[in-house]
Amino acid sequence: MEIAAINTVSVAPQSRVLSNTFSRKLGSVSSLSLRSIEREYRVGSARLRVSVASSSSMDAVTAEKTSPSSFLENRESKKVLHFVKYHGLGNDFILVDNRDSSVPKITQEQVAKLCDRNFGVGADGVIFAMPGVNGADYTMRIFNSDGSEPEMCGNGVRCFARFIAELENLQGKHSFTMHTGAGLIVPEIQDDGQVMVDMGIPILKAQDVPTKLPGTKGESVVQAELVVDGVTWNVTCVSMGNPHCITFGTKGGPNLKVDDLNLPEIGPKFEHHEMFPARTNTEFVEVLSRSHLKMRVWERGAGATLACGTGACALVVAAVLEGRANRLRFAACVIYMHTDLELCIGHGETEMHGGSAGRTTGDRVEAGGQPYLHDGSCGSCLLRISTALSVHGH
Ligand SMILES: N[C@H](CCC[C@H](N)C(=O)O)C(=O)O
Repeated sequence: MEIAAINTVSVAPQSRVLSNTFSRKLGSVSSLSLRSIEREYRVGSARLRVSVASSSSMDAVTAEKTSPSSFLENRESKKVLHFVKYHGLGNDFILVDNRDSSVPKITQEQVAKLCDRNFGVGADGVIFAMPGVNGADYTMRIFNSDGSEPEMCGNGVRCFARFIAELENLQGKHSFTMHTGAGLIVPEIQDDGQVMVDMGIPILKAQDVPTKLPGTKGESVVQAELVVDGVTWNVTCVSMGNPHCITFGTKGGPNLKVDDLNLPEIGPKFEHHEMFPARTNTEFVEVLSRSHLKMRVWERGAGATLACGTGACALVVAAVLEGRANRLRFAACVIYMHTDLELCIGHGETEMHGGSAGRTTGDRVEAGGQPYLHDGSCGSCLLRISTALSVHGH
């Protein structure tokens, strides 16, 4: 099933009578008295859903539907999936209000199509805000852009928090509990709108990451050797609820220069390596100083992303374990991803904060690939969209 750009174009009252030109593209037409009708049509490569509402009969045109129904219609006739796009440092997600059901509104296959940056909306994943379980206020389920479901997502949690604040019209400082695949998470929305998340205690036991690599520091995998395409890398493995493989370079090699990496080539070879039975996220790290690290990430199920919250936490833990960064609580490590992200390593737990979470409303995506209307406080998202579309209205 092909998913073209599915947009909703409400035909405003003053333009109810569609032009002949428009009608010609729609195939055979007939004039009808219309009450309120919604149809989906193919216009060029895009599919348009035209909803024409009228309280009285009028001359207008409609046509036989010319394209197979979209997945949105298969679910419930004519139900439009409303969404809001958020990003955390450019790690972008489609957020869906699913608080009325414990069943996601779309399937994993449809998630993958929706995340496609050419034939869908485009995102690193889809996040569903669902009813809480076991006493939690909410449940977060997240699906990567390949449709796989990870246990946890740090930037996703920050976007989720801002989404809930919008849905519940929360003002000022707030926190709430959310059930995730990695357990209970309590995001804190600060007065300035930033979101701080205690990401919990990292998991180091090899079999719990999980990795088949043998422990090198007790049961922890620290600076172990991993052969990828005949090259031996030194890696440290950490789980933040989801698996991460962190490398600062090859065995005996120079300090890694992450800008020189061919990520699309090397990333999948780590992701699908036999030593990672659940696949893995991989962080390639360049040490600038004991408090400044530079990272590029190849995510499990999503590929190269601009940022990764759990990845940032995992790499700071790895840097401390390898003696490359300070452990002191307030010697925060600033990770250069797309924008700075500051992490504090406390006595075991990892806190993450910083980096704005921006939003773009999906129900206002305009027809024909016109720009997202953007209330952008989110520079990086603005930057990315502006390279693909001319951005206006922000
Ligand atoms: N971007 C996310 C990580 C998603 C991890 C996902 N790719 C997986 O399969 O674990 C973050 O900010 O933590």
